[in-house]
Amino acid sequence: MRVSIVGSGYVGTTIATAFAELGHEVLAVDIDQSVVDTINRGESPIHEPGVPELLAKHSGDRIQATTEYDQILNTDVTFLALLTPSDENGHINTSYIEAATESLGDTLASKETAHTVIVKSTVIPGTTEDVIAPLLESASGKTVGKEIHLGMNPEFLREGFALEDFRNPDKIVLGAETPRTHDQMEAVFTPLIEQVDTHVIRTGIREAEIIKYANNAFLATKISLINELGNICKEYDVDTYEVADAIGKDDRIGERFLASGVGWGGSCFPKDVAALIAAAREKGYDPTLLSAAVEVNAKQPARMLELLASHTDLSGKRIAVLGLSFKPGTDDIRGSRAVPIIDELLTRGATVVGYDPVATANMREQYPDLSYADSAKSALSGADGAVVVTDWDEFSAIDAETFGTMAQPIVIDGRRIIDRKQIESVTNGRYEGLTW
Ligand SMILES: NC(=O)c1ccc[n+]([C@@H]2O[C@H](COP(=O)([O-])OP(=O)(O)OC[C@H]3O[C@@H](n4cnc5c(N)ncnc54)[C@H](O)[C@@H]3O)[C@@H](O)[C@H]2O)c1
Ligand SMILES: O=c1ccn([C@@H]2O[C@H](COP(=O)(O)OP(=O)(O)O[C@H]3O[C@H](CO)[C@@H](O)[C@H](O)[C@H]3O)[C@@H](O)[C@H]2O)c(=O)[nH]1
Repeated sequence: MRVSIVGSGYVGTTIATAFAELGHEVLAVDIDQSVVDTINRGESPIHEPGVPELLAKHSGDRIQATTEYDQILNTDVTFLALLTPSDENGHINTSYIEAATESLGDTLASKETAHTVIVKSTVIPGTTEDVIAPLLESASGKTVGKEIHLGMNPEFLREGFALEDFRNPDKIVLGAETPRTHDQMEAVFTPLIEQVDTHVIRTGIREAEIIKYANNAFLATKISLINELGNICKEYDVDTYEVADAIGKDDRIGERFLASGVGWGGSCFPKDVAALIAAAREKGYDPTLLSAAVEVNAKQPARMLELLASHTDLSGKRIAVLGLSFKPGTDDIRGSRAVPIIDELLTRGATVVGYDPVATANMREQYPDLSYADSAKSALSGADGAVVVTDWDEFSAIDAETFGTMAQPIVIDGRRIIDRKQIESVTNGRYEGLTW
């Protein structure tokens, strides 16, 4: 099948490589010439395990990238994988997907055969039918339901595991209003469905739109709940991870997403929970629990610095921030918990030295004046305290000798990645876990 994907960011590039691997001819369309050139050179515009190898394999053959929308005319189905960021009030900003939809509609005006358009971006219920459909119709002069088949297929991949998640999905959600559009959408996934055991869920467009938000809201709230329980456990000197291990054995709770600590970030949870809250309020419903989940999450970085401040005054001190990305396996710093941590450290007059295996360049763009170390070892050397913000594996290998090079070996671990016992000889009771 000939598949075009508009938007070659994290989602667009990942699904482009995955669809090519499934045997489809893929056209990646992006307005950013450098993204297009990178893909056409067989290199990856994103940091994502496995994606560079697949681009090297398929680029110039099954994957072509372009800035020219006209080339979409040679494809049968188009995915819209544009960013839908938050505006200042938490609502989604649909301007990028609207601009792309208009360009797509202009292009489809000269298409002689029917075309299927699938919204991949995360959008609030009603966006596909009330915003995208009318734009497509006015720009193309065609009718949705006749010459244009419109569906919504939310994406559930996690950064750092994007290809793995694509290949082993818990579910594939196909939102459409006619069996014919459902069939056309499913046809794109048939080579995958034949390979794996998954749930293919046929539903309506609005249902598909909100399933995505419900999924993320549930997971973010689950983490906030374990963090709240963790804060209580800490007051009783109880290790929340032992508690999580036990409660996770209850199938109704489940073992995943119970890692407590400094909280959730990323390009999705913060903006998606904010968008759902904003949309609900617009409908006159005030979502108490979701607002509380956000509040608990916002407080965890401050709790971490309170723990640090209980061991040392922060003003004028050199503090190592270990981990800058929002989670391991990615260079993405969007919504990273490192950001409020750094802001608060600077407000309290500390000197910050940051280290991350891959995200330093991105953080440097946001904080050009911070000091950045090229290893955890050099970040720790001479530091008066360290906070561990991201659970990169390499942090678990930092030994007592390295922590011993700190001016004051005080370690506050926000991810339970450091082995307390292993570094006890130098920290001498000044290792603290956020929830253990
Ligand atoms: N990042 C994730 O892990 C993830 C997972 C699931 C769902 N989502 C959702 O998928 C959508 C895309 O997210 P992302 O992280 O891939 O975004 P992104 O910001 O990484 O990529 C968006 C791309 O769209 C391009 N673009 C912007 N305007 C364009 C236009 N008019 N025409 C063509 N290209 C244009 C940009 O240059 C960029 O390359 C969002 O709605 C997001 O919420 C993201
Ligand atoms: O037990 C846990 C699990 C995660 N996190 C944090 O939660 C955030 C999000 O982690 P994760 O879900 O692994 O990463 P994302 O790539 O943001 O993926 C989420 O957001 C995507 C975009 O919508 C969805 O597609 C995925 O299904 C959803 O997991 C990160 O800051 C993690 O550190 C925890 O604190 N504890």
